[in-house]
Amino acid sequence: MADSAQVPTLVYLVTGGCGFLGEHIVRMLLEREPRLRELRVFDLHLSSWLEELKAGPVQVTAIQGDVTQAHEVAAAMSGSHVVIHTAGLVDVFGKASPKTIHKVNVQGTKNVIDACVQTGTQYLVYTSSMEVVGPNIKGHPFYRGNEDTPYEAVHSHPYPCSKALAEQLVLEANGRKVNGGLPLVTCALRPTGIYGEGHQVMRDFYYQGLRFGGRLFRAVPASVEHGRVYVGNVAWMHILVARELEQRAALMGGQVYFCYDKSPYKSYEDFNMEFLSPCGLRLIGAHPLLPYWLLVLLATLNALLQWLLRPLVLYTPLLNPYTLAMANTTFTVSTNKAQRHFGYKPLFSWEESRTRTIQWVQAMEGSAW
Ligand SMILES: NC(=O)C1=CN([C@@H]2O[C@H](COP(=O)(O)OP(=O)(O)OC[C@H]3O[C@@H](n4cnc5c(N)ncnc54)[C@H](O)[C@@H]3O)[C@@H](O)[C@H]2O)C=CC1
Ligand SMILES: CC(C)[C@@H](O)CC[C@@H](C)[C@H]1CC[C@H]2[C@@H]3[C@H](O)CC4=CC(=O)CC[C@]4(C)[C@H]3CC[C@]12C
Repeated sequence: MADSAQVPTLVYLVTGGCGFLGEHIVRMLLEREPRLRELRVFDLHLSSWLEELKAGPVQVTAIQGDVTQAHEVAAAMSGSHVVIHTAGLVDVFGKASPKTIHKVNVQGTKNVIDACVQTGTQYLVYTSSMEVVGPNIKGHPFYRGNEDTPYEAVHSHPYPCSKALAEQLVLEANGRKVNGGLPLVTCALRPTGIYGEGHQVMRDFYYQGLRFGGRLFRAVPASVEHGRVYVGNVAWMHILVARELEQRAALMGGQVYFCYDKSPYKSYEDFNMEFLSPCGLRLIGAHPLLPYWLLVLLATLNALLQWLLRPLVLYTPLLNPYTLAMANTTFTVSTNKAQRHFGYKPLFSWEESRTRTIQWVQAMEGSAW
């Protein structure tokens, strides 16, 4: 990309731009990328809030499309300088079939790579996931690990399998010649559990608590730490990578970076209470109220119910064998690779991230369920 100071010349494409993370990336690009001439927002489901963004100086082009359709991706990609690929099926609750998860997350990513090669788009930033690493099916903890920490990444669930395959495709594509003869420069970012305004799982916890009279019941020991990262800082890291990939292609090309900030290490449930307690909910129990074997039985019954009810209704509770295993396995990262490679520092402090998330939950109070 021409280092044209602050002259708006660049065209960015964001796939999944109407999603939880995608919306934050789209809005932050418009606020913080002065070189942006056009922002293309590609999504299967376009959101109404896009219309309000069209009033600004940057051309915002909403494109309804499907990443599993190569021709739609190529058409959206044509003429863009950078693609930030966040579109995906984020499903560990059994909402989509394994085949569909693979088709969207793996084939969709292949279509994005092929479109870069076909149209000459030179820079690809992929939203991968901590799940590419773990927790693995053996329940091995990953304690304050980094991008170089040895860990047996063994997956059986369709979602982590798809993210690992897609990330591999992206990293292997680094250096491929795109139309015009220049090399494709790729990079993969691995967020840990993202939280913040618009997080559907947090919304589900909140409404579950309301249904139980303001109470949530502990299922995970407080000692099990899960790394979390604020959505605004994840968005900021994507924007920084997209900006620095050209100048630092030799260093950053083909690399993976965990997304991190100063959010505290806590159990998944205790961390959620940082935002739900100020909104009137209580987490009952200093320890899990039920023995682990009983939780496993309940999770298994939920999975059986989901299977039995599937012809009639989609039953997708928070508790299933995979989510229980995930929540009960420590996974935290401690790294500064992003800072060393491209000067990343969190844009939002923990206090700001917490306040913004609490305000979002509070705004849900009284809103339609
Ligand atoms: N939510 C989290 O805690 C984490 C998410 N990630 C990754 O971040 C990315 C974004 O995740 P979220 O924003 O949480 O999910 P989301 O479900 O809110 O957003 C995904 C977006 O992709 C779109 N999409 C789905 N299938 C599509 C298709 N076939 N064609 C075009 N668009 C399609 C959806 O309509 C949605 O707008 C995903 O790749 C996910 O794997 C990584 C780590 C943690
Ligand atoms: C019901 C209880 C056992 C409760 O504690 C279950 C929590 C469970 C829903 C979450 C625990 C860990 C979460 C996952 C983790 O943050 C890593 C993820 C990375 C992604 O790329 C997508 C989301 C997720 C799989 C995330 C999903 C929700 C949990 C399983």
